[in-house]
Amino acid sequence: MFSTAARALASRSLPRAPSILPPSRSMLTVSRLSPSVAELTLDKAPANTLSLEMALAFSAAVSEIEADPSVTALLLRSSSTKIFSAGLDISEMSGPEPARLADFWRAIQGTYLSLYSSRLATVACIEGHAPAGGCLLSLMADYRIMTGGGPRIGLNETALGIAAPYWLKDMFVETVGRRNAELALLKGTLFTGEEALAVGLVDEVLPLEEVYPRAKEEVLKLARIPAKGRAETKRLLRGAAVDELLAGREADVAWFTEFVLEEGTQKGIKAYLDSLKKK
Ligand SMILES: CCCCC/C=C\C/C=C\CC/C=C/CC(=O)SCCNC(=O)CCNC(=O)[C@H](O)C(C)(C)COP(=O)(O)OP(=O)(O)OC[C@H]1O[C@@H](n2cnc3c(N)ncnc32)[C@H](O)[C@@H]1OP(=O)(O)O
Repeated sequence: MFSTAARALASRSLPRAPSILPPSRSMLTVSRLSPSVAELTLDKAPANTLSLEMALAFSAAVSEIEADPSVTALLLRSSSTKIFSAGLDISEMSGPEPARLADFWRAIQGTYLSLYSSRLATVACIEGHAPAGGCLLSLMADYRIMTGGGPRIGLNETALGIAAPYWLKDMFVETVGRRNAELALLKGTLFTGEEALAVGLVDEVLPLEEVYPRAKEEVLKLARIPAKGRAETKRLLRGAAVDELLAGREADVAWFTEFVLEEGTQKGIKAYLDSLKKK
């Protein structure tokens, strides 16, 4: 955890409108791999998309796991071996009610603030596709293990006619380096596991049947690293990025909502949603 003050600030900014449903836990499961290691499984068929409720449930689950002092590490995975997460739920952005759209973006920011700033050692087990917001979820982890061959990972926003928010772009740049990031972001590249490994977007690539066993092995190993030193090191590495979003959270909400509500953007979103449904 970064600091009590930063956490309090983060939670104060979370949506409080009465229209927001309480986080549903049916989209996620939390279990224990060992007394000190939790496993968080995304379980929202068909594509683990991040709707408002899913994003709130995700942050709430991470916060709950963090609140247990006996837990030192977390494995993030999907119940589907085909799709880790297909990213933001595009239907949230199609013909949206403006207040819900703003709450949706605050909740997406909240997923980032909860996991990227986590005191826990975190491993993402990426067995299936992880485009855009799916890549975001995996980038927040400390270590990524992905299936080779079929699934794709990356930030494809540009190819969809949109841009990744600055805090997601920054996390990507931090991970793959400036030049690799420019090349990939400007084209909206989705990488195979092998390509992702070559640019440093993932740390290991394995055949599907080996990904989860290896991810478990790694998270159990990371759980043994002294917790205090690791948490402070993460704060030193990531604190400034997290603080920047905390300070500019509402400006980021305004950027997102204005962009999404524009007529041209709405036409693009509807066409993309229809193309996904017609597949
Ligand atoms: C132009 C749209 C952008 C809108 C944003 C606008 C402005 C925002 C400004 C800044 C924010 C920038 C941040 C954006 C981050 C994002 O995450 S945007 C979302 C990007 N995600 C994608 O492009 C992935 C789309 N999905 C796929 O490519 C494929 O589904 C897949 C992951 C490769 C898996 O393929 P597969 O064949 O196995 O499955 P299906 O395609 O049949 O999907 C199953 C089912 O799920 C529905 N679905 C898939 N993805 C989404 C999604 N992101 N949102 C909503 N619904 C999704 C799909 O329609 C199928 O539904 P069904 O037909 O009813 O079964």
